Parts: sequence; structure tokens; C-alpha cells
Amino acid sequence: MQYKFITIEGNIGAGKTTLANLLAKKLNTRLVLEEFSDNPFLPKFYKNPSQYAFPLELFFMAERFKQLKDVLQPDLFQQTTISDYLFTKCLLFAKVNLPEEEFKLYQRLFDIILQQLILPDILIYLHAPVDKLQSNIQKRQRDYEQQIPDSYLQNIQDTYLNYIQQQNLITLFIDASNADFLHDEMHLQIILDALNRKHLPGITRISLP
Ligand SMILES: Nc1ncnc2c1ncn2[C@@H]1O[C@H](COP(=O)(O)OP(=O)(O)OP(=O)(O)O)[C@@H](O)[C@H]1O
Repeated sequence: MQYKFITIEGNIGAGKTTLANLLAKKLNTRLVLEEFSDNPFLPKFYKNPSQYAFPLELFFMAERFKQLKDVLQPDLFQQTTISDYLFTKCLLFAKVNLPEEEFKLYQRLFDIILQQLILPDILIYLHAPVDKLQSNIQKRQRDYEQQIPDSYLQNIQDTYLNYIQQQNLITLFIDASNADFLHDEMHLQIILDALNRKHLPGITRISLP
């Protein structure tokens, strides 16, 4: 595998964790999964966003930094690693959730911390429309997620899209509107084939039948 550090991203409910699990199994790689359920502020945030956004975002940043720092030691013989989040996710959510002054402070901390981390060799971005995300979110029945407004998902989506268009990472942009990696072998195979090809920095679009 030419890509040593593969990261999967996408909106809430896009299916990142499912794909990360399946790819890690197929490719026999190390797997780094986001530990969002450890964040004590998340249920509180969904009930009262303005009161809990700052501690929520700080907690996510600290935890993700700790997790990635531990597993991604620069090492020549490093094992291939798949993660279901990009560290920059912290900044993108913070941009949506924090008032401007707090966001500026958050960004200063983020920039200092980011310098200590390695960027992925390839980013797999799962893109799905808001109604598909809502139906995935309903299906998995996490209590605190059941009232997420469409406008929040749309805002997160726009922020992600803006980010991936601006940066120069090798990015596989997957139209995941009909994705079913769990049950459709062909969908998974399309991703595996794409990972076996060399791609130029920037966005490569991939659709699933
Ligand atoms: N920085 C953040 N700020 C606010 N909420 C966040 C942040 N990061 C994650 N969350 C929340 O944590 C929960 C898990 O989100 P995430 O998108 O990482 O995983 P997921 O929705 O389970 O992913 P998938 O379904 O694609 O596997 C969601 O409710 C999401 O809104």
C-alpha cells in the first residue's frame, strides 16, 4: 500500500467508522477510531449549544491530539494506519459552533498543536446529502443526536466542502448517496481499487453505482 496514513472524513452519519473498520480489516492495517462518546460535553452541547460549545471543542481537540500523537510517531517502518477522522475536523466544527472571538482563540491553539502532527497521505471524503445523513442518524439511535437540525448538518457540510476545496491533500471525494459498504462488496472494492492507484494532490471524484 503506497499510502501509509489513510484518513476518512465526512459529515455526521456519513459512514466513516463503518468504512474505516472494513478497510482496516481488508488491508490488515492499524485502526484509529474517534472516541467521541468519551466527551462528557457532547450530550450537554446538543441540549444547550451556546453554553457548552467551547469546552466541547477544547475537549475534542485535546483528546484527538493525544490519540494521534501516541499512534503516529514518525517512524520509517511505520505500519499503515487508517483513521476515521482528520485532526482538522476540530477546527471545522469549532468554526460552525463558536462565536468569532472564541473561534480566534481556538484557532491559535489549533495552529500550534497541528504543527506537531502528521497529515494523512490520502483523505477519503464521504459526501452524502442531508436527508441521507438524517436517515443514518435516526437508524443508529444515539439519544442526544435525534434532534439535529438540517441546518446544522448543512453548515457542517459547507464547512467541510470549503476546506477540502482549499487544501491540497490527495482527496478521494466519494459520492456516498447510495453507499452501502457493509452489504455491497462492489462499493468496498471500488475504494480498495482507488487506494491502489496513484493520485495527484487535490480532488479525485469517485461515484458508486
Ligand atoms: N468538534 C466537534 N464539535 C461538535 N460535535 C462534534 C465534534 N466532533 C464530533 N462531534 C459529534 O460527535 C458525534 C460523532 O460524530 P462523528 O461525525 O465523528 O461520527 P459519526 O457521526 O459516528 O460518524 P460516521 O457515522 O460517519 O461514522 C456526532 O454527534 C458529532 O456531531
